[in-house]
Amino acid sequence: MTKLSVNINKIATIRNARGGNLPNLVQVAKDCEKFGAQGITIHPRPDERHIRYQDVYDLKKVVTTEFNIEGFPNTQFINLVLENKPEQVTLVPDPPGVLTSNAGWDTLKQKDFLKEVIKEFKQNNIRTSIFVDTQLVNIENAIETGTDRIEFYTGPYAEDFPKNNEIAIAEYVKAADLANSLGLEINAGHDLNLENLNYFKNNIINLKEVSIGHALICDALYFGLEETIKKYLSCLK
Ligand SMILES: CC(=O)[C@@H](O)[C@H](O)COP(=O)(O)O
Ligand SMILES: NCC(=O)COP(=O)(O)O
Repeated sequence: MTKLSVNINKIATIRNARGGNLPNLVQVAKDCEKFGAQGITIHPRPDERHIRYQDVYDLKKVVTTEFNIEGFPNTQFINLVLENKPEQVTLVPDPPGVLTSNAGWDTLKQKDFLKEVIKEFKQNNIRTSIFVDTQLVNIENAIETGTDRIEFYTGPYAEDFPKNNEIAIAEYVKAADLANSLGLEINAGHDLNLENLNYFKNNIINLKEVSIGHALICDALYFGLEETIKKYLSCLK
């Protein structure tokens, strides 16, 4: 089974546009769960342009499915995660101010840093996942960081999919085969949508979870949140 974790960053973006509490992020998280989402993902960034640090504490009190916090592991982020103890932390190598996540870790160069951070999260019983591209060297070195999972950065897949789906998926299949053979569990995310999700799921063996935000929230404008979540869940069957 592949779980759907709904990334609610965009809900916070809309809320922050007016300074009030509309839409109510906590209520949306609860509704995503009610409509069938199997997880809630957030990505607090240092500029708090969407998810604010306080949101993490507020969401922790209500999320009953899998809570996944993504971000660059600076001291503030590490403390935030340790104080909130989500089921999963996803480490992303984003420099501050980046528009959106656009690359995975260089797991060879950053191995010692990742090892240290991952050890601390695992000592606190928090499952770890690290954001990676499909280069085999990054998968080979991911296992040595001690991480439980990798999350494939699917931006390149989403970009190539409309041109040629077989070419788009090819490197992900090779990387997934290697990850599976090493015992690394696999998540995926970034720019997955109703067109490209089912093909990704069908071609990647043992895909544990996808986290989807941008396209899903855009689709909800047309279909409504409940119907949209059902559509994404049916792509994962
Ligand atoms: C880690 C990742 O893939 C990102 O998709 C991220 O969570 C999205 O962040 P923004 O919503 O800030 O673009
Ligand atoms: N980890 C990826 C994520 O949470 C959502 O990415 P996107 O669907 O907003 O591109």
